[in-house]
Amino acid sequence: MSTDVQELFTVRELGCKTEDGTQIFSDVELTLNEGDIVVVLGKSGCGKTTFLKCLAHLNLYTGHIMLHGKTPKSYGVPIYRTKVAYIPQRPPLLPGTPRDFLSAASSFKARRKKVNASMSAEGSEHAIGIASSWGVDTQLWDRDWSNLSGGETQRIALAIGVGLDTAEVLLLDEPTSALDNESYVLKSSESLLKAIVWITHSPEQASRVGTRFLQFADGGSYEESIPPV
Ligand SMILES: Nc1ncnc2c1ncn2[C@@H]1O[C@H](COP(=O)(O)OP(=O)(O)OP(=O)(O)O)[C@@H](O)[C@H]1O
Repeated sequence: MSTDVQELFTVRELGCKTEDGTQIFSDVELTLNEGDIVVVLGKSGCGKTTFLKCLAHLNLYTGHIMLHGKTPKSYGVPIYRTKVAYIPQRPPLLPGTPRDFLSAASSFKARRKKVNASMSAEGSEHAIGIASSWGVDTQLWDRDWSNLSGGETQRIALAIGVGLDTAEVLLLDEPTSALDNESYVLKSSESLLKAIVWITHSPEQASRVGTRFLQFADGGSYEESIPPV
């Protein structure tokens, strides 16, 4: 069926197995609309992190994932991953400091978009400014990733995604409750960001931040119409 309005992000018949062939989940369906904050809920081990990694094209899967009606491969997977950005639960095993990463990401974007050095520096300043408005001390940009707390890492990773204005869909894996307030900033920011998929184990956090609720259970998923209590 063809539609005039192109959907932001669609997931159809998504399935994923472990390396030994055990099915983790199958037939997962999701359509993201602009403004959605979809909270993903379910028991430990049901496949929530794996689901987010599939969405970011970091895991093998069966089925279809489309951003604006196009597959990840048609964007080129590295570019797709800047548009559908996964923010992990634990600090990433990245070498160096957040500032090194920001410089690399910013010059990658500059080359791709053919923007000049001063616009690229503006993006970096924007990221540092956003993080600072979330209480991240500017000194932390020069500390190794491995020496940052989980919350600091997540705020900095988010600020890079929003500041460089590349992410359209953010995939947050169990952000600390300290990030609740940032979700409102993200919703109201004038960035490219259009939707968030957010894993949490906390019903309270889910109710505070979510606009939709996707429950994983029994190897599949279903959408709840009301927040968990
Ligand atoms: N690389 C892997 N190899 C084998 N099994 C894996 C791998 N990654 C995940 N699994 C298994 O897949 C299942 C889903 O894991 P996943 O981390 O997605 O669950 P989760 O719902 O996010 O769990 P939690 O809430 O505890 O973080 C688990 O049984 C896990 O042991």
